[in-house]
Amino acid sequence: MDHFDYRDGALYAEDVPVADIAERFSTPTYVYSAATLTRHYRVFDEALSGIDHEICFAVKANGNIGVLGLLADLGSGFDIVSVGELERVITAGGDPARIVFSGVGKRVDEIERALEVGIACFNVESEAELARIDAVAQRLGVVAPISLRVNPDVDAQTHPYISTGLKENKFGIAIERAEALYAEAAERPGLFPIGVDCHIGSQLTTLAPFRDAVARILALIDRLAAHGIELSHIDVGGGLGVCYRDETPPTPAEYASAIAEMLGDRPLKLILEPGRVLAANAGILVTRVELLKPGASETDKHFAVVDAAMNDLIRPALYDGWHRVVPVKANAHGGQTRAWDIVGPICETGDFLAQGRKLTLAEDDLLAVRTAGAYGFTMASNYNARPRAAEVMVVGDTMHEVRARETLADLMRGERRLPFT
Ligand SMILES: Cc1ncc(COP(=O)(O)O)c(C=O)c1O
Ligand SMILES: N[C@@H](CCCC[NH3+])C(=O)O
Repeated sequence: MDHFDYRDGALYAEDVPVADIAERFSTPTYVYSAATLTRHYRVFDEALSGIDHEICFAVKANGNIGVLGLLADLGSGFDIVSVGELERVITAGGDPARIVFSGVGKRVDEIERALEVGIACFNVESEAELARIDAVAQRLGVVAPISLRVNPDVDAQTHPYISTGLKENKFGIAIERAEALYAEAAERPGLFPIGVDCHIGSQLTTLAPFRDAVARILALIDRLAAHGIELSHIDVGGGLGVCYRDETPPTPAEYASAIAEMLGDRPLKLILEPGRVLAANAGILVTRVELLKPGASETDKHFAVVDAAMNDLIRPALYDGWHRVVPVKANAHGGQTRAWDIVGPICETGDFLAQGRKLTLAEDDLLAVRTAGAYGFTMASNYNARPRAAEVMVVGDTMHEVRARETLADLMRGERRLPFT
């Protein structure tokens, strides 16, 4: 359930008409619902209420400081992959002691900063990184808490670009190498192995791959314990899918109980790194129809050119992502009913938000692209010298600008022309 609903034919975000948001902040604009984010976080948290757990929201899904602040207030931890995400969480009021740091290429300065603020755990993705974190920690005179991100070699059955748990993927440490590396880590004075981590992919719509991965990781934990290496947490990553079109992913409660059941009575804290399932349906991208290019005959392509583009939302172009596109006010200006391709102004054939959608459209109509709260704004770029969209958070009947639209001056900041004659 989310908080974007129609009242008398007009789309609302909580108690605010989406058309009012477009009028005040122009378009394209991302709109988030505080109530939906809150609800999603609580449902997840309550599903795990019986077990010692920490929800570490994956900042890559939505790094807006307003969004992070709301989640921090709800008690969320965070999964970060860069010092940029770390600073965002700190600025938003997140607790460094509830941050886990993932990613295959952590730089020395990123490790230093994470140690300085005292994060909960580094999820180490390679042998070389183990040595690097040990060296930095020793130099700073501290001990770094670590997990190995183990690659359990399971097929997440998702889009190949967002599958991460196969041997052929760049992520994590092969599970067969893990025992030797834990033994090595335990010997290194700058490291304290406290957990094990995995993340097999994103937008998973069945429980089977999670079960496979967790079973393999638990077997590893038991083998390590037999060799005197006692870990205190298991981090199962993120990856739970959402419904964009007609998918029927497990509910957070089904997912949580499946994992809790597998843990049994082991004295392990459960860490999760959900991103999409918390944020995707808490956001929409609002865009305006610039002009229509209907085909000459019914069977031709019909294009509705809107003011949002692949630089604002790249999922359709990059992963064949399917997003529902709905009118903000049905038949606002009458218009033409066709199977429209909703395309942006960018000079790329892949610049579409949706294809073949039966809608009645006229110039100036507002449209909402649904399920855009995760991997929407965070993947936006300035391609074609387009300023990135504004972001607005609705709380009840109030709209708050949580990020102003970029200006053309923002886009040119720091660049200069050389004095060639
Ligand atoms: C290490 C890690 N953790 C968590 C996530 C969040 O995944 P999702 O948004 O699918 O929950 C990702 C992205 O897939 C990731 O790479
Ligand atoms: N960006 C992806 C998910 C990536 C997950 C990152 N590990 C998407 O939009 O579906």
